[in-house]
Amino acid sequence: MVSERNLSKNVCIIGAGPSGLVAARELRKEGHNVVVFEQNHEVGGQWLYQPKVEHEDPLGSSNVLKVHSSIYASLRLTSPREIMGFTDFPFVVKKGRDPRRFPGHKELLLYLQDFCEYFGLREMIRFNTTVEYVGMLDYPEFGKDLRWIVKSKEKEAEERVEEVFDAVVVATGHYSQPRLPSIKGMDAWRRKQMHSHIYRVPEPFRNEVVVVVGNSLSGQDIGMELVDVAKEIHLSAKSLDVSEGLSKVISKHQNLHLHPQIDSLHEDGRVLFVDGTSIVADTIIYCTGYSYSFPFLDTKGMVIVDDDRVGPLYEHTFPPSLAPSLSFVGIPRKLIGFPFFESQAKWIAQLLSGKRTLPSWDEMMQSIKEFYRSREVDGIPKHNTHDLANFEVKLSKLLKNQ
Ligand SMILES: Cc1cc2nc3c(=O)[nH]c(=O)nc-3n(C[C@H](O)[C@H](O)[C@H](O)COP(=O)(O)OP(=O)(O)OC[C@H]3O[C@@H](n4cnc5c(N)ncnc54)[C@H](O)[C@@H]3O)c2cc1C
Repeated sequence: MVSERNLSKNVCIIGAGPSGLVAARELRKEGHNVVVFEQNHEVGGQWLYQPKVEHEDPLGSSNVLKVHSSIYASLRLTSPREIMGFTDFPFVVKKGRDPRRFPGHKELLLYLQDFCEYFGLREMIRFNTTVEYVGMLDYPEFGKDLRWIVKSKEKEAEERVEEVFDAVVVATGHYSQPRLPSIKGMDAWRRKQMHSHIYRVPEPFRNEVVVVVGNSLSGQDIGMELVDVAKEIHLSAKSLDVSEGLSKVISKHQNLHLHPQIDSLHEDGRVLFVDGTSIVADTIIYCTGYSYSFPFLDTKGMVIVDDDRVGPLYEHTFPPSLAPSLSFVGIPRKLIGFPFFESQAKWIAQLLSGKRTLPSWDEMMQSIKEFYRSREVDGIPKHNTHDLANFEVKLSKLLKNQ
């Protein structure tokens, strides 16, 4: 018989954003001892708006980011509040707060803070503490439980603290490390270039000629709000076949222009597009997305990031060779997030307590290979491996069947 003691694990969760918070709640509910490390002074992750970015590396090329959040001041949720909240803690309208169905970003931060207070999660969180290293205590040996060394540093402390945990849950998000295109002349271009990671408000671009690269949600949002302050906005998109909404906005504003991709940048400030047209710009804002990055994680090559594919990961959650003691919450992109994070958290908690079991290593690897193959057949590039829009997520089915 397995003793009570064995069922409860010492678990380190990295990150107190939506994924880390729900993981903390589920793991504690299951009887585990949990410590959450959060580099910021407050919970919320991306939703903790950080207005001060002036000392940031504008292209975010360095691996060391000071600002985690990429949220800009005007951002409103793209999904309605009814489908955003955790399953047992709905994101309802509260008196005196933003009542909109697609509220502003601050409302989601308040919701996460309410969640935290309601379930008493703060006592588990070590704020202002960055995890700098996670590595295996012993290389995985058959029949031996894997444990993890976690090295962290509190902001004001001089020394790093080293601790050992039975399991590590990585919940560090993936909208902070800018992904940049490679454009001829980019290094030599002397005017302002920045990634949308540090875009906050339109005012600094008053009377400028701005090129916005990328036609994603942020590219469109930023382009549209610059219309009222910038002299000209040139939106450069992979395809000129844009949404009806954007076409309407372009036709209404004489200073908003649509272009194909950039061919090259020139020292005199010229931006040449692939159709041969060019303009002279003051600033280029790259709204070109983000890369997965786990600078603290040393798995001896058992989990790697290859062209934005984090893997191998069974159901985007467990690396088969290190499961269940290492797991990831929140890796999938473009799906209704919070309830999915919650299912992942429940699954991890129950696997660690031995209530559930995983398939064999061979079966998990087989499932991962089949998933990769099906994506290839559908023509989805490797860097979109974790984009689960329109893809049937099997996790809830998996949980029900076990
Ligand atoms: C512009 C923008 C708009 C978005 N709009 C929506 C939307 O409308 N709807 C939606 O569902 N999602 C949206 N998202 C996605 C958003 O990222 C998720 O909603 C959610 O925040 C992901 O939660 P998470 O906890 O996985 O990651 P995050 O929210 O990124 O939280 C990760 C946490 O980990 C901490 N951390 C990171 N590294 C370390 C470390 N080494 N040590 C200690 N702590 C660390 C960070 O400080 C942070 O608090 C948007 C994202 C962006 C950038």
